[in-house]
Amino acid sequence: MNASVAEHWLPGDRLPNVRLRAGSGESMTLHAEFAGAPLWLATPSTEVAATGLPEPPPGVTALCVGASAPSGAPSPWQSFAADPRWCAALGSGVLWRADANLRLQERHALPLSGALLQPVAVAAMDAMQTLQVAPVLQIPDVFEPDLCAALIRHFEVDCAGGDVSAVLVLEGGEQKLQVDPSIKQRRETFPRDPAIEARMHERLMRRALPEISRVFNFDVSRRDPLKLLAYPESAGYFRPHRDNETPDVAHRRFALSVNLNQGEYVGGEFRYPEFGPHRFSPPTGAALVFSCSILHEVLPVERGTRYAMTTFLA
Ligand SMILES: O=C(O)CCC(=O)C(=O)O
Ligand SMILES: [Fe+2]
Repeated sequence: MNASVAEHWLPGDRLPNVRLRAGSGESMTLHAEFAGAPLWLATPSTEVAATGLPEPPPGVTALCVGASAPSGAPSPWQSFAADPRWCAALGSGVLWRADANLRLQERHALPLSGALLQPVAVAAMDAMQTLQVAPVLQIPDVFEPDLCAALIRHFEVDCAGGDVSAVLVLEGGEQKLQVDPSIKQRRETFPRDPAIEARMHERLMRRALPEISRVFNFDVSRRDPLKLLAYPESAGYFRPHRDNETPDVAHRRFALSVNLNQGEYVGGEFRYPEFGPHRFSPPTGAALVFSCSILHEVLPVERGTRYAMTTFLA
């Protein structure tokens, strides 16, 4: 079933992805660059209208778009040229508010007649309310406490604390592994003991896969190698990213992560910026499973070391 392409977008529609080109020639895509924070999107019909754009609240990304990059928008507005049909569907002379998942919320004619308030506030937790929450699955007790402790020992002793985690970068047409603290900082290793690996595999097969099949209606047929991770105090984090964005990992469907020592560190929670500010820190031995397509991050570890085991399923 194909979703039909709307000529005009309405509140509730998720903004389709588009390539954005800055006046400097720099180019990026809307979803890759700007998902995860609330957005103001303006299409001023004249340069004068662009100079009068209102100041966005802190934490809101403000983009001024047109078939050619509009000039005159005051800082912190960023101006981009985008596909003319995409711009036309927004309408001319308007300011859209979109949420952190790039879902359109409200359309206002420019110039604004009144001040726009802060982005739609996240409701306080109330036992009777359904809160907007990231589509993640938490499965308790996938690994027993003694297996978690054995994995930490294996990581620190048999695997000598692992290696600094690197990312794959393209340099002169060649793929290279490179440490990049602007993306992540942690240590990692593949397990070196076939017996311990077999025990993890068995636990995933009997406890995680049936739940994934039931909840997501997805039957796992392969997985990436299991990887042990350590996020040290003041030096462990993984900035917002998706897990299936480059051709070598495009096959991945779900990420699975098991916390090995929850409660022994502060920080290091998962957050899904497209789906609100909530933090996820499943108990020791529990698995957190989520689609590789959604933006996620591991917040900085402030005290202690967070240990985890992760893999990707397809
Ligand atoms: O820290 C983890 O458990 C997994 C972090 C993550 O998002 C990844 O490795 O892609
Ligand atoms: Fe990830």
